[in-house]
Amino acid sequence: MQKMLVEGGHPLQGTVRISGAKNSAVALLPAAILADSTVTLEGLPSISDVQTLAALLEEIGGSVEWGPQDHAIHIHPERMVSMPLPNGKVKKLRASYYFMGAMLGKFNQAVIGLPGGCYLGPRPIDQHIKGFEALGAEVTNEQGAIYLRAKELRGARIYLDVVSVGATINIMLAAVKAKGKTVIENAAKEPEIIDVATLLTSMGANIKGVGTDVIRIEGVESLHGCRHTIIPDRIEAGTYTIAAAAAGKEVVIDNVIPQHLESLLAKLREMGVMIEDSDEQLFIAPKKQLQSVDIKTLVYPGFPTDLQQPFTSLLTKTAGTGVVTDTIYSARLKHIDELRRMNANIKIEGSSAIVTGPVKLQGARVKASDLRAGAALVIAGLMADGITEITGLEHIDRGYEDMTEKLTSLGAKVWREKMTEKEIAQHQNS
Ligand SMILES: CC(=O)N[C@H]1[C@@H](OP(=O)(O)OP(=O)(O)OC[C@H]2O[C@@H](n3ccc(=O)[nH]c3=O)[C@H](O)[C@@H]2O)O[C@H](CO)[C@@H](O)[C@@H]1O
Ligand SMILES: C=C(OP(=O)(O)O)C(=O)O
Repeated sequence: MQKMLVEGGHPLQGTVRISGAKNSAVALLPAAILADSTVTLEGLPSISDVQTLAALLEEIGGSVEWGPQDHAIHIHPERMVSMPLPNGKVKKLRASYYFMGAMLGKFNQAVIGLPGGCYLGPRPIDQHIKGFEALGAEVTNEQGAIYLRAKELRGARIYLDVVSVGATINIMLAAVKAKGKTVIENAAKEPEIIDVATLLTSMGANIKGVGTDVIRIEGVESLHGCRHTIIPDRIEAGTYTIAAAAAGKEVVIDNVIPQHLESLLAKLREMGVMIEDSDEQLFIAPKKQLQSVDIKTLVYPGFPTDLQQPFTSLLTKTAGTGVVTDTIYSARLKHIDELRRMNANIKIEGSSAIVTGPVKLQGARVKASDLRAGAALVIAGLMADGITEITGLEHIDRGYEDMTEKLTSLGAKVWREKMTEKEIAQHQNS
């Protein structure tokens, strides 16, 4: 087990290239199950979530080949079968829930353990199940695994009670080969949903309205293989943009779609960060003293919940009081105690964090409880006096490709070390 060490006070400068989007990749891999010939995905991020999903595709009989170019995978689905995946790897990540929609869509049946992923408070999947049932599946929960069975899937009109990324994609996966027309109302509009629909359309699916809150799908008999290039990761791009505002001189974020980050960029400009954008790049140059702002997370195109934790770290150095409210995951506050350990002045009132600054953060031993808490602590470490030691790197590795290398190339002093037995025990008991 490793820890990350961050020595603060080395300003970031240079260019960082953004990888493919985690939240697209984790849906595109299971979507390949629906094809009857090879699906090639290009631009996949090198993260553990992708490795886990590729291993799950092999568990159900698929064959997976990497390369020859970096970040490309060829998924051969011809020998896949509806193998039960009750536990094991499915618990390592959230997106294993996409095996439900994809396997139901392909085989009319699936047995999948309940998903893992970041613990952000309760993360129910009732809307996914409501969608599968509307399409004609019988869904039962037996000893922690979801059993899905259908004689045949038939298109239906499904209104999502909660705008959900996962449910929207999962219902699309189950519906693309169902008989007749499916309408998903109150659908989520995140760019990753559009990316998944683009892949499915290249496979021969008939999907209209993605990117709006009503998606219409006309079921087709079969789906074929294709080649697809994934979109850049807006959350990784947002994380480095926030890091640049927190600890940068002049940083270029390369391979980004600036329109995907409008809510973040607007807030950073309000704080006094100078940002220029072009087709695929952002240029960030922060002022010496930034002003606090309030943020409220909302579904896309609102401020993303996945950037709330990194943004909270930035607020510790801004002048005034900033209120952070997460309306998607009201309990996504586990980074706060760790930031306090580093001298941050943050109060929690209800589901809001009230951050008063500017304070000089101090390096400390901290624990990443989840993926974006990890990113928040790395950003805090870049701003802090002294060395910050971060444990819980398995969370960071789920979603950030080569974070240590990317930050080092920007001039940060960041490295990994093997943890001692004593440190592992302390980490596990904390
Ligand atoms: C793998 C992946 O893409 N993960 C992202 C996805 O997670 P995920 O797909 O799990 O998030 P959802 O969009 O589904 O969740 C949004 C809200 O709806 C609630 N809800 C969701 C489904 C459901 O059946 N019932 C229900 O009540 C959730 O508790 C949450 O409050 O979107 C989240 C919100 O942008 C992001 O933080 C995650 O990074
Ligand atoms: C919450 C996240 O991931 P997951 O849904 O995969 O747990 C995230 O990417 O911030």
